[in-house]
Amino acid sequence: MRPSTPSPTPSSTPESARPQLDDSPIGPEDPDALAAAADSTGEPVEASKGASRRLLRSVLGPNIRRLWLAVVVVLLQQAAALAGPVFVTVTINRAIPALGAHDAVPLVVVAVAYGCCVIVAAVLQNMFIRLSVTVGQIVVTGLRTRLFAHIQAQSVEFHEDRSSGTLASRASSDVDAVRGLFGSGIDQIVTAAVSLFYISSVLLVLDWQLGSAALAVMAPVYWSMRSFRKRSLQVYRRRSAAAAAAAGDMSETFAGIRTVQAFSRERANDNRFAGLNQRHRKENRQAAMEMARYVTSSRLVANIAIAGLVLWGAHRVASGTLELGTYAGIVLYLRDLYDKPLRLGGVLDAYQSAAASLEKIAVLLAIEPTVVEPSRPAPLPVLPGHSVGRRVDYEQVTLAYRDGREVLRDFNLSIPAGQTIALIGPSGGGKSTLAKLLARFHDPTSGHVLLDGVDLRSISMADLRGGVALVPQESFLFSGTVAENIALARPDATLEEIRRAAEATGAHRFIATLQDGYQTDVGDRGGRFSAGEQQLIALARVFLVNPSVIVLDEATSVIDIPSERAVRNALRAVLRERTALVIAHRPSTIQIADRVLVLADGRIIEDCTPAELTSDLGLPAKTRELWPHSDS
Ligand SMILES: Nc1ncnc2c1ncn2[C@@H]1O[C@H](COP(=O)(O)OP(=O)(O)OP(=O)(O)O)[C@@H](O)[C@H]1O
Repeated sequence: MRPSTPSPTPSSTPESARPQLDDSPIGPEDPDALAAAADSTGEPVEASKGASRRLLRSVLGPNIRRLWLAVVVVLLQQAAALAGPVFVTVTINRAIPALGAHDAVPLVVVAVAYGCCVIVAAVLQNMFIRLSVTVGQIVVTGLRTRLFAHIQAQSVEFHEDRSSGTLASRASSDVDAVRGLFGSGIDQIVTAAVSLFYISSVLLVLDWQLGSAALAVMAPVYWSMRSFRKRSLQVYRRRSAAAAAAAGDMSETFAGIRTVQAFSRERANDNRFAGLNQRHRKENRQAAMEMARYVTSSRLVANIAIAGLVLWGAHRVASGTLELGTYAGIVLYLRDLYDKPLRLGGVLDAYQSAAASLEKIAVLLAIEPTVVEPSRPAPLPVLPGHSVGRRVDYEQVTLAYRDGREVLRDFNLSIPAGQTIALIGPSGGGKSTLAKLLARFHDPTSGHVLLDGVDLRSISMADLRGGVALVPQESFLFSGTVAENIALARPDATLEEIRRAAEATGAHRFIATLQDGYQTDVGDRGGRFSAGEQQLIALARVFLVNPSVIVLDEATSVIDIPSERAVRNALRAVLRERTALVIAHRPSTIQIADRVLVLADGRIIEDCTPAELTSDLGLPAKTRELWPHSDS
């Protein structure tokens, strides 16, 4: 099954929600706004060069031998390919005079040697291209796989702070930029470096005076290339950030298309996106300008140098201090000497772009998950007899999110095994926070959450996910069939087991009416089902896992009243003997609970039975005021 992008909710994508509400296009003179958009992953854009290099080295890993082989191949290939002017020199200086003396052997030797060099160069070039493309593919696949696994392994906190669009952009356009480098860039960088070395050596051997002068001209060309690299890296960083911002904005808009249309945000969104696009265009133009400046200035220097050297060489030939053939060879080499590094400018484009992207990937990969698997997991106590529920304790729990505000402070709560608790209270009181702590989506800043006396941080993730199941308010259906979605956590479940789970939660009723039953494709994010039907499938999913503790985070709020009543009995069956924390917004939902807790400002202000709550008797007026919803 393929996961699809979740709909953003204000709490889950706070960063990405911001541009949606901001009508003003980000203008070209608004670098801070861009930086904010670029930093929608929350990371600084610059990483140490070392981190990018280390990342590249580790992705190349076992393929380093292939890389060395490619270097050897390109060394030989360049030796063969660059031999041409030497043959011209030998032909003019030796073979032609020998032919004048009726000796054709030197010319034949030169012709055969040249032919061999051409063939060897072609074969080696083919080999080099294949090797570099293979290495490139390995790097790209390795990076993408690593990014996917890394982002997926991050804690919920990480995802709450970042837009899914920007994360997707890292794994797609940034990895593609790295691929661009390996596609053609590496080939040209290596050949340019190798040919530079060869030509310089041969020039010095042919004539040290002209050779040294030619090399001296390389200094300003090199300096111009260095300053281009420095300037363009900044531009490429900004360009990549602008691309990510535009991609993130587009993905978020489409993910929230219903809200966009319901609130007529199309025009405002068009303006905002046009601003982001404009910014991207501007950065692209800036990159092209840098490139143009570099190419024209360095070509000018090189061409003036070539003209001077050609004139000087001609003067020496005329004065008899340089052989004509040597002069011809040097002139031919001169063009290549400057041409290759100048062409490197074009490759630097790909190189800089890849370097900027690699930096961003390295920064993302350096983030450690905040919720980590214990190094030495503690086993959960074996459950006695047929019992399934486990005791839950919140002990002196304090939790502050990243903004530092404490949502819970020294919070204590004991839930005996098998008890169902309904948690109610005003918005922002901390109900979902308690649920997230129990599912270990977050760890407490201090204090402990215990399952049968064992701190959640000491329990292996496999035991924890098998023991505690959370059904969020909006359940997510992945592309695939209904059966596959129910069996999400137990792909080995038989169809009979899947059916029993659906029957237990009341999902079977509507699944049975579908033409393809359990084999029905759920469509994009389960879009062909109502929110309530999606939620019933999600409940069946949990039933199949058979956890000891179930957390329903307003999971029944989207189920319509008649079907909620219908599933209430089923829910009772699902929750029976299990420990359950049910966040409820409807009085009808709390009927299934043994105990009701009213939570406000991170504190329990009422601990009573459902009967006490609904009877209006015995409860302080304050509690009744805090109970905002009603079925009637
Ligand atoms: N990821 C987060 N980062 C920062 N603050 C958060 C985060 N999640 C929740 N909060 C804040 O913590 C407080 C408690 O939020 P929580 O979602 O637990 O409340 P709730 O009782 O479940 O509210 P509701 O009934 O509206 O869902 C709120 O003030 C909220 O803004």
